[in-house]
Amino acid sequence: MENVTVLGAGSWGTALAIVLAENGHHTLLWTHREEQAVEINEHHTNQKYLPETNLPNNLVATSHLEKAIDHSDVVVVAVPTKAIREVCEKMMTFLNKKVLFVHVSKGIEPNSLMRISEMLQESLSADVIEEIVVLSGPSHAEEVVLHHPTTITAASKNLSAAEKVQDLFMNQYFRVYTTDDVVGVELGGALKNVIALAAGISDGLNYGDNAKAALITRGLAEITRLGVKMGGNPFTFSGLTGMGDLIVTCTSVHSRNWRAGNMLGKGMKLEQVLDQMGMVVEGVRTTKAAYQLSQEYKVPMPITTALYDVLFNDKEPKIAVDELMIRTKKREINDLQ
Ligand SMILES: NC(=O)C1=CN([C@@H]2O[C@H](COP(=O)(O)OP(=O)(O)OC[C@H]3O[C@@H](n4cnc5c(N)ncnc54)[C@H](OP(=O)(O)O)[C@@H]3O)[C@@H](O)[C@H]2O)C=CC1
Ligand SMILES: O=C(CO)COP(=O)(O)O
Repeated sequence: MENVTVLGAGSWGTALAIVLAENGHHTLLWTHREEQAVEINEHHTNQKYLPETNLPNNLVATSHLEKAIDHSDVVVVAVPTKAIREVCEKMMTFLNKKVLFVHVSKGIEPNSLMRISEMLQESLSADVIEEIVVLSGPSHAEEVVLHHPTTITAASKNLSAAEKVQDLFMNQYFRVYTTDDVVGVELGGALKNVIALAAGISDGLNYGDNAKAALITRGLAEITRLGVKMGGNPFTFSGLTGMGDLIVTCTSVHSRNWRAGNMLGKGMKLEQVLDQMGMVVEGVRTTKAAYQLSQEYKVPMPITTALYDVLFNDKEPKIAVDELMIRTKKREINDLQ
């Protein structure tokens, strides 16, 4: 059994820490809030993020980052994309060993246009990175903690690092595949949140199932177009971390991105929606990044562009949909290439 550290005690960090603890690993969960560490250690609950769940007794929490990192050579980074650099900067003040970093965040940084593994490489020194592995796929925390069957993919340029992560997490209800397509996996995981926001808007407008199927399918087309141009393997986008995660995020009531979109479609303003969510809605910042990437790579991404206008240029969702429908005529398959 291994020592493993998980950084970030939100829904996903806590659910993954539960998987690891249930697999018998000595798991230490770091939260930046002392009162949350006390709650987890004394009451074995995380009321804010997984209110219905009893945490295993062998799952220990700390609010002391240095102690958390000392505990282990395997560190799972499970904070939202916007917090990654801050947490890395804190770690760099004391890190003096090589660590296998597993990241599970689904975002792209606006302006720098970096994927998470690139952000980790930039904000951590090469001396402290043994390897970076991405763990991504259709996996809502709320279902993982119920032991509902879940499949996910560990991606690393170094397949033996991905296999190590596969062994750490895999169990009867949590099945882990491996791949070396880091670019495809990171892009699929981040960009599906953009389409899920759009699917939520469509449902908020009561546009029904035809419209949602169209958004999922044409959304996958534009994700794949950009992803392949950026170096991802085309097959990755029809796998778990592409189509799989796109389906779950566009259709599940657990999805924060879908729920946020749904409120926007019903007429709420973005700030109100984000206040009400109280949890990270990665797709908002990623829409900005995806729009910038579509310009930089000269890849048409009509759904992303429409959503960008709704979120950042105050366009009415209904008008954005009307404009998507009356674009110039296209051939379906040619347009996928
Ligand atoms: N939830 C899910 O089912 C899944 C989520 N993911 C991805 O995992 C990542 C994390 O998401 P999730 O756990 O759901 O998010 P949540 O909103 O549930 O939790 C975020 C956690 O990060 C903490 N946090 C925020 N900022 C900082 C900071 N600067 N320093 C330290 N901790 C911080 C929050 O603390 P505080 O409570 O103080 O705000 C909270 O504990 C996202 O990228 C998401 O896309 C991936 C797969 C599934
Ligand atoms: O990535 C996820 C499921 O695979 C979680 O999606 P949300 O952030 O929309 O809840």
